Amino acid sequence: MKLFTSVHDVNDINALAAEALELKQNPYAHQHLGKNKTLGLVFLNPSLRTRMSTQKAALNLGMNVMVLNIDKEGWALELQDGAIMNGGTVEHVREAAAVMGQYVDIIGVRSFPGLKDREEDYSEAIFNKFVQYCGVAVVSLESATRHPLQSLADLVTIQELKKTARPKVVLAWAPHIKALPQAVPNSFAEWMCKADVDFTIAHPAGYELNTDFTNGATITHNLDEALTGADFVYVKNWSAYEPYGKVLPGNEDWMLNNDKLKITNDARVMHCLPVRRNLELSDEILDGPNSVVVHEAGNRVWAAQAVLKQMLEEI
Ligand SMILES: NCCC[C@H](NC(=O)CCC(=O)O)C(=O)O
Ligand SMILES: NC(=O)OP(=O)(O)O
Repeated sequence: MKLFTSVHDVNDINALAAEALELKQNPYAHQHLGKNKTLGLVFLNPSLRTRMSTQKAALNLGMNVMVLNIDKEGWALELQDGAIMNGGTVEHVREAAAVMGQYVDIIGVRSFPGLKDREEDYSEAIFNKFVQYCGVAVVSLESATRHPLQSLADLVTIQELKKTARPKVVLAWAPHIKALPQAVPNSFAEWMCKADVDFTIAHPAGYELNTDFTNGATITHNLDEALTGADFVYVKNWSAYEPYGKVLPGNEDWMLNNDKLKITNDARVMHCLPVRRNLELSDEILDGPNSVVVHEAGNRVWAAQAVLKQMLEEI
């Protein structure tokens, strides 16, 4: 694997998830693969889990890791081609990415969408420039439209905790005060549509996702109907795709609580984190026995390690 940006870069998602669970049992078995190899992690936006779990995964594989918070510690980066750089930006991504590629064997990049220009965000303009100019293998640490390391960790978590061969998995929209990207729900939907699960997406009218990501999912505006018999509820806010990047008024009653959980099949509750308590998810759920959000975050290590291992095997 030279590129990990979406489910489409993976031959067999079940085999990759199984490999992640094997690595969880035996984390240090492949240290020879990473010897004298370096991972560079480049952040244009904040991160806790992706940063630490991907570093830990690389260390488990015997790699060295360098982290650059380029938004805060790098030269102000120019992302537009053809720009006359007589303003605040100092260095073009063409040079910055190419230079980083001289120092590392694999680069991870995090770049969120601006949520202003849908065409630009969905073209993955920024992420693709890193891929184009760095000249080494690239792993997405969450781009404008997808978060594949998260989705793989989510699949691993479902495979690990499921009690039936084909569990019912519900992606449930939750309220938020800010406009958040569609990357996590797009990506989760695209992975679940390929997984051996019965997959439903529930959201209020107006929060339809881009259908490129939801082909094969059952989609409803009725949360109770979706939750009925659910084995896993994946809670996440996202802003509207149309009108792009907007928060629509109302829908506060979509927050999951113990009353709503009763409709489910004693569902495990998932969230990628960070989560705003009592806005997106209630204290009673997060502190209760059905929440697996910390376990899920723990699985981020094994997901990242499975991907890095496959990349190292081809270097
Ligand atoms: N990487 C995990 C999620 C990142 C991002 N959440 C956020 O920006 C939360 C910000 C806030 O709650 O203010 C998202 O939803 O895509
Ligand atoms: N879930 C996730 O990607 O978390 P961070 O944004 O903290 O990396």
